[in-house]
Amino acid sequence: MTAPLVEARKLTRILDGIVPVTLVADVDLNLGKGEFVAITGPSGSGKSSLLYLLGLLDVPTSGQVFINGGDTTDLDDDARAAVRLATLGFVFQFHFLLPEFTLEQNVMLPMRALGRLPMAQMRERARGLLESLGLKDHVTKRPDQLSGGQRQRVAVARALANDPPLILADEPTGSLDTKSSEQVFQILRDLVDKDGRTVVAVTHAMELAERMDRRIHLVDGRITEDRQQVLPAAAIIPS
Ligand SMILES: Nc1ncnc2c1ncn2[C@@H]1O[C@H](COP(=O)(O)OP(=O)(O)OP(=O)(O)O)[C@@H](O)[C@H]1O
Repeated sequence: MTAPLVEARKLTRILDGIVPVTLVADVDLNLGKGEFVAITGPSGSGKSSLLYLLGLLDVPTSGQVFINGGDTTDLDDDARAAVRLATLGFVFQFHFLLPEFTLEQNVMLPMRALGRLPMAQMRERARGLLESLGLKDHVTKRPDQLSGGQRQRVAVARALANDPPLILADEPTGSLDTKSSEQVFQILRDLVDKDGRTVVAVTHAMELAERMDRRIHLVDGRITEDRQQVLPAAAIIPS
């Protein structure tokens, strides 16, 4: 049997301090290929903390994260960064694009960090991604020349730069108007349905969470509900 794309075992993150704060407690979780997963829960329930642990942006106090069956527990910072670059794409609530760079230069950044393609191919791929996200006419613009929704689409293009199987998104529509929010949601939906990627998104927007295939609910850093809402496309066997 193939290993899940991501597996968390007894994942726990406690912040040290005079009064230690438990951000994530004893989380067991498997994420497979082609899943579209919402992480929901009240403010402060540990949703972002869990996402950062799954995305190797933070280190657990105890427990393990396996990516493609490989234990990441003992990896040093460089090795963790290498796994992140090749396997994961991140989209945050705020786009974090570099203002002095053009859109295509922003999208090329993760490719340059991975260093697998010659420059001309990086540029071609960046343009292709921007074009596929409806930004064909903007590739040489800078982020401040775009709307909020357009900037978030650039952030999605950047997350896809190295063709990762997994996209982790923290409130990806949280700062967008309704129309842009729906566009970004549809883009994420297509990444699952058309490309077979796995998308995990933290969201407060219940109307979006309800349209995702699986919902994981957190309270006080613990999973209180893990519910399949729709079978993932990859699990439907054609007749
Ligand atoms: N660096 C930190 N120092 C102190 N407390 C922190 C830190 N990071 C997170 N916390 C606390 O840990 C808890 C979990 O935070 P986290 O951001 O993961 O929750 P969340 O569910 O994503 O919240 P929100 O929905 O408000 O974004 C919160 O109570 C938060 O205040």
